[in-house]
Amino acid sequence: MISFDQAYTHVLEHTLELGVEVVPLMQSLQRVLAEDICADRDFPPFDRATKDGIAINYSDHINTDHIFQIEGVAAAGAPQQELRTVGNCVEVMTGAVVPKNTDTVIMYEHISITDNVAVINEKVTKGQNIHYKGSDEKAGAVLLTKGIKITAAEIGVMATVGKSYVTVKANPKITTIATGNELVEVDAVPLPHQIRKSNTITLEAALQTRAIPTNTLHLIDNKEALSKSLQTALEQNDVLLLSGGVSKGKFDFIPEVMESLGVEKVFHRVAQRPGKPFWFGVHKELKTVIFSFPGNPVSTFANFHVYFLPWLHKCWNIPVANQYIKLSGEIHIKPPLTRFIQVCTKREKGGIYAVPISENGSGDLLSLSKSNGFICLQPREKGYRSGELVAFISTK
Ligand SMILES: Nc1nc2c(c(=O)[nH]1)N[C@H]1C(S)=C(S)[C@@H](COP(=O)(O)OP(=O)(O)OC[C@H]3O[C@@H](n4cnc5c(N)ncnc54)[C@H](O)[C@@H]3O)O[C@H]1N2
Ligand code: MOO
Ligand SMILES: [Mg+2]
Repeated sequence: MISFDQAYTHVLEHTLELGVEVVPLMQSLQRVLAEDICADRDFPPFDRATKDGIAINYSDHINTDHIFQIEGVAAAGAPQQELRTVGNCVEVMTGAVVPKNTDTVIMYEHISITDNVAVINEKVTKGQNIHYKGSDEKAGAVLLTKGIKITAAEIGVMATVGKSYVTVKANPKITTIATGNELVEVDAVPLPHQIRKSNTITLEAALQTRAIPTNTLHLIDNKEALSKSLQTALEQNDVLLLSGGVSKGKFDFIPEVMESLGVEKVFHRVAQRPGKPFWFGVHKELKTVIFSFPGNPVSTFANFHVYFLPWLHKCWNIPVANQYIKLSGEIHIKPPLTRFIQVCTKREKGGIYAVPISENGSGDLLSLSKSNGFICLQPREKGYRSGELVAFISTK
């Protein structure tokens, strides 16, 4: 059995070259940007009125006793207008191009209009209420740098520069595989000795949250059937995420079948709880990476977050965001197992605290909805103090 640190290092040593792909803008949400996005023009692209009101030439303001004949109306979406007569003004709407020969905008609330003549009632500053061309960014400036995660805000930035297609890091082809004779479909009524399969659905959901599509399979505990289906799955995927069949039981065939199919075992069993019987391997020829998680639901879920997500981030070349939060009480983690403890975080004056939730072991899948992550506690002789900083792995 190897330590958690060794297992983690091994997993990160077996990343895949995933390349890039071009997708329609909306499908780039939650993906990793693989190109720099530049301004296609100045931002804003013209001197833009920021208030509804009138546009004047400031020098006229001094000379005309604050009274301006209205010459026209400039709406947003109309080409730039021109102030033709010295001493006049143009009504201007927010988002419109500031008319030629004007340099100052006064909002309606600060003027009164009678018979097409505007009188200014407030102090005016030259250049007010104008969002100047290129004042946010100049054409050609890098607005988004490759390697970032695309969220709604970045979608907006790309939309405004006309990127209807975006280059993103490619997703791996993944199949999630549930194993076990006891498992039935979500819409089935289980017999007393059966359960509905939840692990692979949870994995699919966790992947979908990150905009990663998956296929899913259910395989029974039969060596021949496993062998046949896994051979195809190895050929057709970059990654297999399995759950179940890796412990000491009479029907835990996965390690044996994988090795018979030419998958090289990198390790089996890690000094950790939950998730100890984790089996990890690679098929070098087919370039498939296999995460075979122990079947207990909390084990599958913990190992997905602890190992698979950092592995994926490394494939995409983006850093894993490690977060450290404070322990809310004392805990003693005796050697030799590293512990992943489900917690709920709470924000208090001194920072964010990890409060362990009440749960009933790694088979208690209901507990997963009561926590928002795991803290990772390495084994040590000395107890962990209340307030001590510990690594937090978010699951929500
Ligand atoms: N003699 C030993 N027994 C066990 C050990 C051990 O070290 N020695 N380790 C225990 C630990 S820790 C875990 S975790 C489990 C891992 O078991 P397997 O990976 O072999 O998984 P299964 O036996 O197939 O199932 C275990 C458990 O999980 C349920 N399960 C499986 N798949 C799903 C699914 N898709 N959705 C919901 N629940 C699932 C399954 O019904 C079992 O209850 O082994 C311990 N035993
Ligand atoms: O890994 Mo097991 O999850 O300790 O039950
Ligand atoms: Mg088992």
